[in-house]
Amino acid sequence: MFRQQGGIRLKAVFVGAGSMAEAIIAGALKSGALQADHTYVTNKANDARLRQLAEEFGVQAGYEAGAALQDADIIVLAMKPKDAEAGLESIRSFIHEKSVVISLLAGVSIDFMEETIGKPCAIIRSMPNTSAAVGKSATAIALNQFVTDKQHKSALHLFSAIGTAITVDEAQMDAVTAVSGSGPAYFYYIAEAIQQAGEELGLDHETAKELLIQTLLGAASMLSKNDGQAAALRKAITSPGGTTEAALRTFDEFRVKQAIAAGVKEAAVQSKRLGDAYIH
Ligand SMILES: NC(=O)C1=CN([C@@H]2O[C@H](COP(=O)(O)OP(=O)(O)OC[C@H]3O[C@@H](n4cnc5c(N)ncnc54)[C@H](O)[C@@H]3O)[C@@H](O)[C@H]2O)C=CC1
Ligand SMILES: O=C(O)[C@@H]1CCC=N1
Repeated sequence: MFRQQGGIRLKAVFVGAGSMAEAIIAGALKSGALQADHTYVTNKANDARLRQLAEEFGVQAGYEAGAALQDADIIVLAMKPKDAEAGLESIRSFIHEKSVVISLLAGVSIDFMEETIGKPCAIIRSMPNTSAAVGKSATAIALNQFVTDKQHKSALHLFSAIGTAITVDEAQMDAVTAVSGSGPAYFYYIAEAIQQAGEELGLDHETAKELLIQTLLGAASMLSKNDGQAAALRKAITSPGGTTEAALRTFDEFRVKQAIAAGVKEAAVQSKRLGDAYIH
């Protein structure tokens, strides 16, 4: 287990203290994947934010991260991709053969990280999503050649604390980013349209909202229970000549399905474009 590797509790340092770092810290402490007294958080310049995390979670936080980094089994990179180079340079001298760098950074390749660190080092590139804040992220991870089985298991355990976690080849990360990284936003977009239509049809804001949220939760549970059989579930609701058929016919006229698929593919293209900026 993550907590006990050879009887030693793993030490983690989060470099970056934004919403993603907070979601992972919250989930990992709750599940026991990490312990507060073995978790250190640092950021670029917001001392109040560090104090807030220290108070809320009991973690160590500050700008004297050297000793914690030196000692760390896990270094989580949690800054924005534009700050990747500075972040990697700040940890480079503390990395040793037993540490693993876990990156949350969208689009930043393992190659880029290896070259910036400049020495053999275990690196795990991940793509969580914002549902991590409620323990429901769908996270994918990709490993470099130096990651040991133990480190791989530890990373899966860590990300399981904020939802589900799977391992993919790094080549699939653009597709993963398009599907599950950006994915929550697509459902919010559809939710906005339904909310608006409900209100235009005469429902008050609260009523439309409650019906919408429960409908989304129910549909997600049904999809999960029925092994992702979206088409079969849709057909089961669509009576001939009925209301659902009328709605779907209208969606088809607007080519909504094709539009969504094209958008998801464009997200993958953009992920690759952003990644290309992080090639030496
Ligand atoms: N928001 C999302 O949907 C997803 C975000 N991600 C990734 O998670 C990462 C973090 O995102 P957020 O938490 O939303 O960011 P954020 O902007 O809330 O937080 C970034 C943190 O990094 C710190 N920072 C910046 N440069 C630093 C440096 N050189 N050294 C130490 N700390 C530094 C900042 O002070 C701040 O605490 C991003 O790289 C993003 O690509 C990944 C999947 C989904
Ligand atoms: O939109 C973005 O670039 C990031 C990556 C995945 C979710 N948000």
